[in-house]
Amino acid sequence: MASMNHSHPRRIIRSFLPLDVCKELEFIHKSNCTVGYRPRVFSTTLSHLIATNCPHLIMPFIPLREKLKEKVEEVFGCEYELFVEFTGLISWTKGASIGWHSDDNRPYLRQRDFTAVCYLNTHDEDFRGGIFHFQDGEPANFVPMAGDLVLYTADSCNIHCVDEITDGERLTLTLWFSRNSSHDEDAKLLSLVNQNISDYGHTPCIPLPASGNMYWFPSDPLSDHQRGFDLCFARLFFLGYDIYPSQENACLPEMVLSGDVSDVFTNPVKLARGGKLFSKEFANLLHALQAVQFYNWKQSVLQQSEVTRDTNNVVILSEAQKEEVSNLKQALLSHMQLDENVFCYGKGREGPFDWGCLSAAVTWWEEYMLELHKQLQMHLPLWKDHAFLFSVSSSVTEE
Ligand SMILES: O=C(O)CCC(=O)C(=O)O
Ligand SMILES: [Fe+2]
Repeated sequence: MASMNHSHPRRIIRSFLPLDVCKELEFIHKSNCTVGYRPRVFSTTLSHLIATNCPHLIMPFIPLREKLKEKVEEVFGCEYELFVEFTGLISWTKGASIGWHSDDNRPYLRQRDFTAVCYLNTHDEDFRGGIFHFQDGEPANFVPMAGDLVLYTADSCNIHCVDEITDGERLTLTLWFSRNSSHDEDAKLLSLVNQNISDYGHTPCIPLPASGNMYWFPSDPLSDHQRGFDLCFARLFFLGYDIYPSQENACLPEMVLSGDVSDVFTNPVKLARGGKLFSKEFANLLHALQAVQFYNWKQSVLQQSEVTRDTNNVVILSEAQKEEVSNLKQALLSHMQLDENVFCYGKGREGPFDWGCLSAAVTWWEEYMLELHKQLQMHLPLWKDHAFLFSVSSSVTEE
């Protein structure tokens, strides 16, 4: 059994999370994250998922929060109740780092008692740099691999830092726990879900983009916020997709050139690639990004499976359509300053692109989202009764 270092209360557990769970969280992050709280950091909080009409996407987190809380209670022998103070996916890109600190080192962070960091991807495979260090005690260094968990007290017994990321995108699921019930995240999340559910007119499971500046990645956060790029476009472009404006958006390139990208964000779009057009219309850019990231997540499964790979919804772009795609892309690229370094490392490990698989992924995405939506509907009444988010086995809720 791993021993516990009492002067530096901490525990490292390798392979705590299954790899498929890491991949699922990566999908959620890469299709929903916003610009984070520090330069070159992106984050996906549960309240953000709820606010963008994706409350169902909090479902995969529920059993994980429970499992992590139990582990923290066990490792630190807690004989009092703990509350989750914060749950979020956090990714760091080239240039991000953090110096020596403890996690409760600000007056507004004093309520934090324990930290749990689950690493969702792997040093050297998905990113370079980003090694974790404790200032005193053992282990002094920790090289993250997907599935690993690090637990420590949030106080000055565990001063730590993280080396600068030199390549790629380093992704974690980070939770803080508090003994103070007034910092319980569940109560806030529940009230947000209630608010979201009572907002009529939103189609379930179709993401609603937040305001554009939440996706704006400044090239140099310290000087000039004008220069930078939009995260959602950037992810689509880096993955090799183009955007085809749907018919009513014919004047989009002019709007973009005049500095207004918000309509490209919130209006329907189609995806194009290599001279072909996928005829399914997505409600907005985030919707398209979710489908594309879902395809990336499930790609290897889809390639090996017997699912019907319908290619009827793929058409060759006419010369006029090609020009529309290219005009919009030119306008967007001149509006943005894309930083090639941000997402590229580790890219190219995906298999070859296949329209039939993308099409199958879109159908699967819909089923996946509807299933989570159903789960949420089943859990909500119980959550409201207990003012607490917990998982219930489906055999219980189906009775
Ligand atoms: O991602 C990590 O390894 C730790 C990050 C950290 O120290 C923090 O967010 O406070
Ligand atoms: Fe920290």
